Amino acid sequence: MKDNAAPGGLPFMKMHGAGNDFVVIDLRGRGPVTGAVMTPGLARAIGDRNRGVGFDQLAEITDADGADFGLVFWNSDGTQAGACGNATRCVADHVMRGLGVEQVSLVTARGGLRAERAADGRIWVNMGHPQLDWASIPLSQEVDHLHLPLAGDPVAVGMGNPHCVHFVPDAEAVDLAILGPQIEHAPLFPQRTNVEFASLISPCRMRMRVWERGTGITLACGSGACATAVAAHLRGMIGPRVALEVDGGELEVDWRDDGVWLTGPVARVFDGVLSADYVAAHR
Ligand SMILES: N[C@@H](CCC[C@H](N)C(=O)O)C(=O)O
Repeated sequence: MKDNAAPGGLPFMKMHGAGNDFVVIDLRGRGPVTGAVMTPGLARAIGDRNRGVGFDQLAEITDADGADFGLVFWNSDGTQAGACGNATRCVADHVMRGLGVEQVSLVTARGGLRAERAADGRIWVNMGHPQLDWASIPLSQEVDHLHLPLAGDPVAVGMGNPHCVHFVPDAEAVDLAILGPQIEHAPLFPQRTNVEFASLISPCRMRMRVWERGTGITLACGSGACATAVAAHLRGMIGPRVALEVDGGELEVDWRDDGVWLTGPVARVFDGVLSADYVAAHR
């Protein structure tokens, strides 16, 4: 493990997509299996906004067989996430710039994905098909995922990670800090869940707020935006394409035949190096 850290420390980039912020560690060149250097303890330490760098998710870029790169995601509580749409968009931008291309293929825990740069500079990622059967979301028992037996009649959707989407008249009025952790840990979700509250503004625009599993309240969530769009479409509230107003900006989702496409802004904020001592102390 120690061999993977640069002798002088571990370089990283700080990026964000609509305010969903990430520490990104580029480990390409080390091979697909030996690429990951993170441990739950080190992820928690880096994620600490006072004693570390702070992030909503940490993304490790690895080599991948049959794709341009691989991605591993960590939450700030030290758990891993199977999907992260906004980090995927940020990393795709970084990799495309480095390779001098306008589209890339990648592999995550949920399989192969594709990303591309739009003419306006935003980054689209195809997040794949949503998981709509109870076992693969996953739920702990066979129930109608479109009408969960929970307060508020929410919808469960998997996007490589679980989401519990609530439609409410006014998302601003929801006490996310109280409801988020209660729903995240509801027994119906054996792997816990991300939690969204969304209100309809028009048939092609929604307001969404999110409590992320393993992180808490965040300014945006790409997979959450996808899950909300899928849930709203299946409930007959919107068409297949929708803009979502989130606390940190705007995301757009388009559910096409080949998967759920997500786009929005990305930014590289600064580059830094974690000292070798800090890394060694928290592994
Ligand atoms: N910010 C992400 C999703 C984060 C993953 C989540 N906390 C989990 O544990 O599933 C996104 O943009 O999709």
